[in-house]
Amino acid sequence: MAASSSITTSSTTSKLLFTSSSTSTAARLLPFTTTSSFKCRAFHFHRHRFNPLLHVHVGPFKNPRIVFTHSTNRPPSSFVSAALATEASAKVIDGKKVAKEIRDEVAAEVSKMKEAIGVVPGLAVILVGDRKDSATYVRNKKKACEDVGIKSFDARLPEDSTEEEVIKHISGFNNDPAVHGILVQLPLPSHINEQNVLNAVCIEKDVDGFHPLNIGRLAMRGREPLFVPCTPKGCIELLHRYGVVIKGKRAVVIGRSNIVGMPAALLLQREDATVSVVHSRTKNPEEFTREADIIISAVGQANMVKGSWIKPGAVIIDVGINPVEDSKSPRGYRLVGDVCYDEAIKIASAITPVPGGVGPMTIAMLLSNTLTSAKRIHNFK
Ligand SMILES: Nc1nc(=O)c2c([nH]1)NC[C@@H]1CN(c3ccc(C(=O)N[C@@H](CCC(=O)O)C(=O)O)cc3)C=[N+]21
Repeated sequence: MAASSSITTSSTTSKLLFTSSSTSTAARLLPFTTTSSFKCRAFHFHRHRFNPLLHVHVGPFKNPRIVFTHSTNRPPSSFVSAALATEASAKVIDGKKVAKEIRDEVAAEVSKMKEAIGVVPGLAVILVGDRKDSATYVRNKKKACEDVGIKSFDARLPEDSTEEEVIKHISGFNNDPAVHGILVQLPLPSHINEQNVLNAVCIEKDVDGFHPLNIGRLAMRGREPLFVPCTPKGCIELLHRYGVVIKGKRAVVIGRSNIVGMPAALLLQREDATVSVVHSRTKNPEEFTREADIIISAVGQANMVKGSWIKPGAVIIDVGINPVEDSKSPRGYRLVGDVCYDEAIKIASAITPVPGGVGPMTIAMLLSNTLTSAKRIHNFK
């Protein structure tokens, strides 16, 4: 059967080398929410249309088990043959495909709104400096907006801009009725105080969900954030759409960044998981990770999580996007996750690939948050 239930301990006491700043990998984060009422408002359209045929059950099984929950009790035949043919292989969670579905749903809602009340949602992106990776992300976001009919606004400021100049642009967008979402591309140049800048975004337009008031509400029971950070929201959305049960499960989040790890842990807890957060000062992180039914890794260390860290049948969401040298690739590098994919796929019951996993979901969630914002501001249901 798939996972050998004996887990080797060996070679994997590697040190955790987390980067605590929000650079590189941390680089992919945006918000979504989990409490049922928020979720309903933001995403009711997907939840209705998506009818997962199978539930990947995680939990106390020795071996991964996939249980079909289709009403006829018959699994879709293509899936069944795939499952039989590749016993030792986890289901690949296709973030690219799900992100496309979400973008299509957003596009349909955007055109409905335009037709009904003549309002087009608008997203403003502020980019300070000329980091190549940031410029790429901003370009991709702009393109994604255009594809779904969201109007995009750009402010590109020079590397040596002052904090005041950045905040002046934010105020302009705060006061612009055509703008419903404001995203400040992170990381900012080091001379600029990130806190002051993020605090300046009005919370009604904080589609990244990074404003302390939105994070504070996310952390409190019975409160609802206006927006949930996009990357963690994308992780939870993938679990939902693949029918992964979260309630009552043990979840481990690896990494505690403000943009991914911390909000991901809060979201899992709101979904009734029992959550541990493993970080750079955790002793024996693999011991915690090995207990987890669900692992979300957001560290930025290529292949850090080995097969021996993984409980057979666990579901793995890999947020890391790490470049590693590869002379065979035209770019000279390729992207890998935090999790050693080749090992994990033999042990987990489901896993997100890198690329094509969480990354595309981040952008889809940003578009969805922007639509939600425009609807809320214009009281459009
Ligand atoms: N305020 C703010 N919000 C952000 O959401 C934010 C940010 N700052 N700073 C930078 C990071 C980075 N980020 C990514 C989004 C999508 C992919 C993505 O789609 N990646 C593709 C790979 C693309 C490739 O091949 O290069 C994938 O994983 O399949 C990656 C990274 C959002 N970020």
